[in-house]
Amino acid sequence: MRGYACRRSPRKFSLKLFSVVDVKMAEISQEVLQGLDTVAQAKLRAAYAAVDNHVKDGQVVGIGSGSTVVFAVQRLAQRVRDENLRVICIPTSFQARQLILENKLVLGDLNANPVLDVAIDGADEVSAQLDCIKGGGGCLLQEKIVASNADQLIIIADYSKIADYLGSVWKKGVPLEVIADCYVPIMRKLEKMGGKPVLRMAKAKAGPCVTDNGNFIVDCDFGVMQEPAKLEQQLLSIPGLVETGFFLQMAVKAYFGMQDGSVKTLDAPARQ
Ligand SMILES: O=C[C@H](O)[C@H](O)[C@H](O)COP(=O)(O)O
Repeated sequence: MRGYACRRSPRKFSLKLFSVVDVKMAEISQEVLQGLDTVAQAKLRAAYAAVDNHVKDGQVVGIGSGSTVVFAVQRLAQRVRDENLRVICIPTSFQARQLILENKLVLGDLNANPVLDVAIDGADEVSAQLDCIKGGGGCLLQEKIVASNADQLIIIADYSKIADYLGSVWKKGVPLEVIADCYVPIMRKLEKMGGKPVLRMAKAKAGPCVTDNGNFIVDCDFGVMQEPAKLEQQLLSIPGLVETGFFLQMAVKAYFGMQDGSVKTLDAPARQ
């Protein structure tokens, strides 16, 4: 077994690590929550809290991808209307671009707006160290580029994403964006590293899932990972492997919507 992996049973995540955020629940009307199941309501509450606490007038804001971000854009659009906020939105995917346009927000791009005040994005798994796995929706490359140009990356997620170590609750493997022409040799290398790679297939199209950048996604299970940084370095040294779904030491804060309707936050530990 490689040094980065640990297949012991994962410990439960300690909620003592969290500090409770007082979300003004009165502002979330029953009309908005109507028809949403418990998980979707948790996503919505986390998204609303993050937008309320981190977006200010005049900012350039990175818009992540996935189902939780839909609620963040909804809240941002509401605040732009109600408070006349001037905000430029930088998308992390085609989905994000559509959300920005559909909600009549101002669409920017990284070349016109290279410095972002904040990026708000979802995650597939968040560890106690605030390291994340992302890319369950195939959008990891642009998400990482946008996040790396933001002063702050804020993660929004429901309670099911919380884990002590990466790989404890997200069992689909680490999403890896790869050049289509060499996915087979890359998968062979991943197997030699001790991983279990699977080429992600499209759902409503024959053949593999093709990313917004024209690449393939390989999901690679490495078990529970105690040292993801070491593993990521090895992965990035494989030619043709464009980017990993590890977002390590990037986020400064995560908002988690909980089952009981509360929102809890996790701050990043002190980093060197
Ligand atoms: O590729 C997708 C992104 O990384 C998403 O942010 C991530 O999969 C979380 O998505 P959701 O908010 O739908 O759980």
